Amino acid sequence: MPPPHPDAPEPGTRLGPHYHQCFGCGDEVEGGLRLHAEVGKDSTILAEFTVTEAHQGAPGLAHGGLLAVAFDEALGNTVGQMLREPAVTGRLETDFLRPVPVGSTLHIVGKLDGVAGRKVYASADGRLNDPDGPLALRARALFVLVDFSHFTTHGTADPRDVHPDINP
Ligand SMILES: CCCCCCCC/C=C\CCCCCCCC(=O)SCCNC(=O)CCNC(=O)[C@H](O)C(C)(C)COP(=O)(O)OP(=O)(O)OC[C@H]1O[C@@H](n2cnc3c(N)ncnc32)[C@H](O)[C@@H]1OP(=O)(O)O
Repeated sequence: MPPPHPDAPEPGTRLGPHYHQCFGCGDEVEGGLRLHAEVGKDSTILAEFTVTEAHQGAPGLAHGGLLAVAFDEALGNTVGQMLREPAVTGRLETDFLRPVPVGSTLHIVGKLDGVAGRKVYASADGRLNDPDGPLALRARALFVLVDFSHFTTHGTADPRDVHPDINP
């Protein structure tokens, strides 16, 4: 495990959206998850996602795919903030351990597990309604470090859209 980047934000730093139209964290997306995150101790990222009626799969319960989005976002944030390099999800594995009801808040803790070349391994736990609440989800991911040109070549991004002022 490499140490966090010297410019990685300090514990307690609240993290704004990395992109205002991001479905996971953006504040301009109707029905988006609007995931709120801050830096925790020991190079973790703490994220909170409150499940609304817009996020249902079965009546009164969160859709599993949307929960996976929350983990993708929290894990991507963990990798990006701690290493200060852009990365994309290569693989995301999610264990759904308990149903997540509408109105509940998922407390997600993301951490880096290792780096091998461009491959970055990260994992996260999600607990119900309290940082010490029952474990509802667990996810592991492989992110791949990319150049900013990934977003301008394959997407429509101006680089300033991809990594704007991430700590407003
Ligand atoms: C100053 C800067 C500060 C920055 C900080 C900013 C703060 C950030 C805050 C917030 C962050 C954002 C949070 C967002 C979160 C959401 C993220 C998403 O949802 S991303 C969208 C979904 N993912 C895609 O669209 C990828 C699509 N796939 C690709 O583009 C390519 O396949 C890519 C880039 C992943 C790999 O392609 P290749 O050609 O570049 O590289 P190859 O050689 O294929 O892979 C590299 C290594 O990775 C392994 N690898 C790749 N994919 C794998 C997989 N699926 N499973 C296992 N290994 C895989 C390969 O086997 C290889 O390993 P070997 O080096 O040979 O050991």
